[in-house]
Amino acid sequence: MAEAAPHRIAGRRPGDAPHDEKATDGKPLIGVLALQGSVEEHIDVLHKLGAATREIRVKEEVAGVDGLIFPGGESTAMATFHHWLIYAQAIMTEGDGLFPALREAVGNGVPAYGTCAGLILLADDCVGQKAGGQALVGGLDCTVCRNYFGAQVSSFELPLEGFPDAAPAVFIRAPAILKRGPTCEALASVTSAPSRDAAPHVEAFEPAKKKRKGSSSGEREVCVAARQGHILATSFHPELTSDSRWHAMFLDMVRERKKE
Ligand SMILES: NC(=O)CC[C@H](N)C(=O)O
Repeated sequence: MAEAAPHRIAGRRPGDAPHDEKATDGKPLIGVLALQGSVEEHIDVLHKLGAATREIRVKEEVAGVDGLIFPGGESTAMATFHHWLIYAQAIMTEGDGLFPALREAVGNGVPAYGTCAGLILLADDCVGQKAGGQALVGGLDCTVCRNYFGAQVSSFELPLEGFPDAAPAVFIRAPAILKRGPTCEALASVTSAPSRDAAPHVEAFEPAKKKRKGSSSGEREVCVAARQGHILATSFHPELTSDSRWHAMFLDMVRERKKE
């Protein structure tokens, strides 16, 4: 089996000295959860928009960041893999304190932006979890459905509804937001039929009468981007496109909080 690229996987142990991030020169310092997934792509966009970044793999690295990015990738892997692969210990992310530290930061109002798997991690509730359940960070008052749009082969680009002039958004085994709490605001949606696996979950949340009129295939309009105060999340991956407006929105949230 080919070795995974080192930047995709944690390479240090708890207690190692934190990354030497370059002098931030007054730039906001954004922590990017760097266990797996589209880590570099997020870092590139953030640098283009004038932010400094710190890769986060252990709990010590969470302290002192101005914002947090939860990248797309595989939420179940992020919640469990890194200890098995790197430290060869049967300790979960939960057990080493990384997820509790992230939970505390988000709970204390540190702005957070999650894409795809990152949306799943930031959701308070998730249906279609892997067998046995999976750890979430939470904070966003919503229920997401994992793999709403189906398997990897069902990955696609689609224009967003409700978000002006948006470039087509990239969906890769993406979740959808089935239910939102009163302060969780929908920012964009798409119209699509749920995957076969997702359909039973969807029926439970959205009775058949909510199906889009005239649709024979069970198409529905589903929420794919939401914001609740300091938390922003999208089902899709702007970090894989040239549309940096979502990251710009997130950095505005970060700068607002820094002013407080
Ligand atoms: N592109 C993605 O981030 C896919 C998310 C993946 N389906 C998960 O459950 O984590």
